[in-house]
Formats: sequence, C-alpha cells, structure tokens
Amino acid sequence: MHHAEEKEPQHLLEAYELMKAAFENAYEGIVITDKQGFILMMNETYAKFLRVQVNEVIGRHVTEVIENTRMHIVAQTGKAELAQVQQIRGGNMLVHRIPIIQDGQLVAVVGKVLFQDVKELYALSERVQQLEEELNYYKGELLKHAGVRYSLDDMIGNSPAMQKVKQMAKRVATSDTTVFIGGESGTGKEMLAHAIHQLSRRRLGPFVKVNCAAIPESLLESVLFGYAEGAFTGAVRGGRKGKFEMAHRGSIFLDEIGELSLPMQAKLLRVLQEKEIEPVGAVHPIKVDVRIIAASNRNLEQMVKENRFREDLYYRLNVVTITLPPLRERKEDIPELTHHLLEQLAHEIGIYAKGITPEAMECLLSYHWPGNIRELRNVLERSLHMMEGSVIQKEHLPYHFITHQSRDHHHYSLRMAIEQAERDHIQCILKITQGDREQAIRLLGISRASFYNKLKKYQLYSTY
Ligand SMILES: Nc1ncnc2c1ncn2[C@@H]1O[C@H](COP(=O)(O)OP(=O)(O)OP(=O)(O)O)[C@@H](O)[C@H]1O
Repeated sequence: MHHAEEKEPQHLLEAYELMKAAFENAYEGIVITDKQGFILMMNETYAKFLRVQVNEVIGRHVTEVIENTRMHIVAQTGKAELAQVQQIRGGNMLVHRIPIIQDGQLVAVVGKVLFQDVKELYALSERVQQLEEELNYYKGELLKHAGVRYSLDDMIGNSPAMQKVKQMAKRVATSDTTVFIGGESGTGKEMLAHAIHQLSRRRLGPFVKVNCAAIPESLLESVLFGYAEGAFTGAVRGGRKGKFEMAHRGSIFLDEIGELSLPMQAKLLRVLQEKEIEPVGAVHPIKVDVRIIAASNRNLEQMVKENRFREDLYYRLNVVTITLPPLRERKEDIPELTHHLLEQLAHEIGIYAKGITPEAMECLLSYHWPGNIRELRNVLERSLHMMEGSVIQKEHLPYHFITHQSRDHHHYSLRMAIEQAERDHIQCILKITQGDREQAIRLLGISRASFYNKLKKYQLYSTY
C-alpha cells in the first residue's frame, strides 16, 4: 500500500477528477456548506434544479439560495437529518443533511436532494408495492400449480404390502422414468403420484394432474397439448398452454389413462417418444421436459389383448409399475387408517370421535372394501354424523356392515339402498324425538307393529 506522499501528483489529480465527475454526475443534487452555512460547493444537477449558476452561489449563505433549508442548523447541532421532506420550488423533496466531522470538529455539512420530487418516490413505492402484490399472486399460483398435497409420510399403512409400495416409490422417484400406478379405485393412486413427485428432483417444479376420463374427447387434445392463436373460432388470443407445457420441468399425472381413445393414445405415444408436443394449429412442435406418472384402475394388459389399448403405448408406460394393494389385502392397516381418517375428518367437519368400539372395528375388519380407502373415509364420515355421544358404535355404521354376509355384492342393490335410507331416517327421527318412540311413530306415520318390526330389523333398539 502506498502512502499519499509517495503518490505521483498525477495520481492525485486523477483521483480528484474522478471524485469531481462522481459529484457532478450524481443523480442527486448535492450542496456542501462550511460550518457557518456558507456554500462551498454545489453540483450542476442541484444548480440546474434551483435555476442558479454554480459560480454565483459559491460563498453565499445557504438560506439565501435554498428555501426552507436547515443546513445551517445542522452545522450547529452536528446531528444528521436523514430522509426529511423539504419544500423547494413548489415540490416536496426528500433530503439528507449530513454533518462532516473531522478530528471531532464539524467542518462542513453535505446536503443531498435524493429525488427531484417525492412524487417520484411515491410512484416508486407504488411500483414496488404493485410488484410485491404481483409476486405474491404468482407465488400463490405457483403453489397451486405445483399442486403437491401429499408426501410419502401421509400415506398411512405399514403392512408388508404397503412397505413394498413405499420402497418402490422411493427407488423410482429419483430417476425420470415413467411410472405406471395400478390398483383398484380409492387405493391411493393419486396420493402416491404426489409422493413420487415430492421425492423427485422435480419437487420444486409443477405437478399437473389430468383426469383423462373427465375431459370431453373433443377438448382433450387442446387441454393436453394447448393450441396456437387462431387455431379455431373462439380460441383465446395468443393461444393457450396445454397441460404438458404447464408441467414443464415438473411431473404430469395422467389419471384414468385407460379411458383415452385410440387416436389420443397415438398422440400421447408421440410425446413419449419425441419428448415434444404439437399444440393444435401450431407450426412448430415444442420441446417439453416432463416426467410422466400414469394411473388406471383398469387392467391395461387385458385392454391390450382386446385391442382397446395400444401395445406400444402400454410398454412405454409400463417401464415401472407400482400396484397399490386393495384394502382387503392389508387389513392390518385398517385400525391405523381409521384413527388417521377420524382425525382428519374431525378437522374437516368438526365432529370429533374419541374412539370406536371393538365391535364396530370388527365390522370394519371383516368388510371387503370394494371402494378401498375412499370408501372407508366415506363410511367414517357418515358414522360421525350418525354418532350419539363421542364413540362410534356398530349401530352408527351403514346398514350393510351390520347385515352383510361375506363378499356378496348385495349392498349395491336398490333394495339395500332403500333399506339403508329407511334405517337412516328412523335413526334420525329417534334422535330428534330423543328416543321418544310414541312420538317417532306419529312422525313416521307408520303403525306401531311396523315400527317395532323395523327397530328389530335394523337393530335400532339401543338408539336412545
Ligand atoms: N395410505 C393412505 N393413507 C391415508 N389416506 C389415504 C391413503 N390412501 C388413500 N387415502 C385417501 O383415500 C382417498 C382416495 O385416494 P386417491 O384419490 O389417491 O385414490 P385413487 O386410487 O387415485 O382413486 P381413483 O382410482 O378412484 O382415482 C383420498 O381421500 C386419500 O387421501
């Protein structure tokens, strides 16, 4: 490091020129006074703004040159005044007044006008606010878009079958391989798709769900691949992005893929092969980087045999298959699932159950659950509404749980539905009359004999 006296005079001159340039080119107006308030320096920006000449104001007292100034006061107090509003030439300026202290002595005061007018500052702060609002909006949209709601930890169940599923999911998540999730309706296929995305390196990217069965065939192509401007009448200006493009750098979940028509299957196959999409009416294809997770409760292999599903697409999708076991094959998970779902439902519908009687649990365990976990959830929700007190009892379960014999499909019949409704209604009326059977008979408008027959049939004696 050089000492000042060792420096060439040339250096000093250069340094001075540089500082002068900085002083003159500053966006702010700058003025410097001595400790009495006489102007030592003023830059062109400030002079222009004040409509004075620099050489004319040097040496004059600051109060003669600048309205409402307090530079001379700061010179006395030695206290900086920052971000003050000062009216000059009809505008509200934002100013700093800074004392310069050397060896404990005040030697000068620097005044800076930060903005030509605070209106500019207001405009700037408004702009910042607007940008912040926009940012928050997009953050929210991104989260909605990212759409991930479940992780692997949310998937309840430690049965060997579920352990195997979870292990598989962890293993495939890290790669970009296409995954096919099979399993009956309500077994948690969508949940698993979320969890795989969450575990993958794409977790910060979007998770886009498409229910192939829910979108009308005529719209499916434009929903999946988007369309270019003017592709058809009614097309939005500038076109619209398809789900594949929305899922760029993330994952797309194609649910109920077995419902795709053969022409759509051909188009999907193209995307899988080329990794690019062709928006409807577009001239050029668009490259997309998307991980595909597909699911179906149909037996795709069987569909291939029947020529309803393309074999080549089947093999493309079937790189890794994870099959979720039906609930009846992992009954050991039912108690834990029940408690978990009851807790979830308590939050959602505000009815809290302390527990469930062993008898009622026995019914849940011996049922064959064609609708799997979704059905378990529905059954529990219904029972919460039926519950008297805070423990779920056998009587609070749907009728077919009490009567059902093994695996018949009797409970889907219309008769069973009518009986179910009848039982629910009588139970409800008994609740209203607080167990007063005479009053219930009157309200129901049936004979006493018929009423008692039904109480017996539906095992409603213990209701109140
Ligand atoms: N292991 C699990 N732990 C907790 N809840 C679960 C589990 N599996 C499924 N669920 C719940 O069951 C319901 C159905 O799950 P999901 O929608 O993932 O099933 P699905 O197999 O995709 O059904 P579908 O084939 O009818 O679309 C959801 O409410 C989900 O939260």
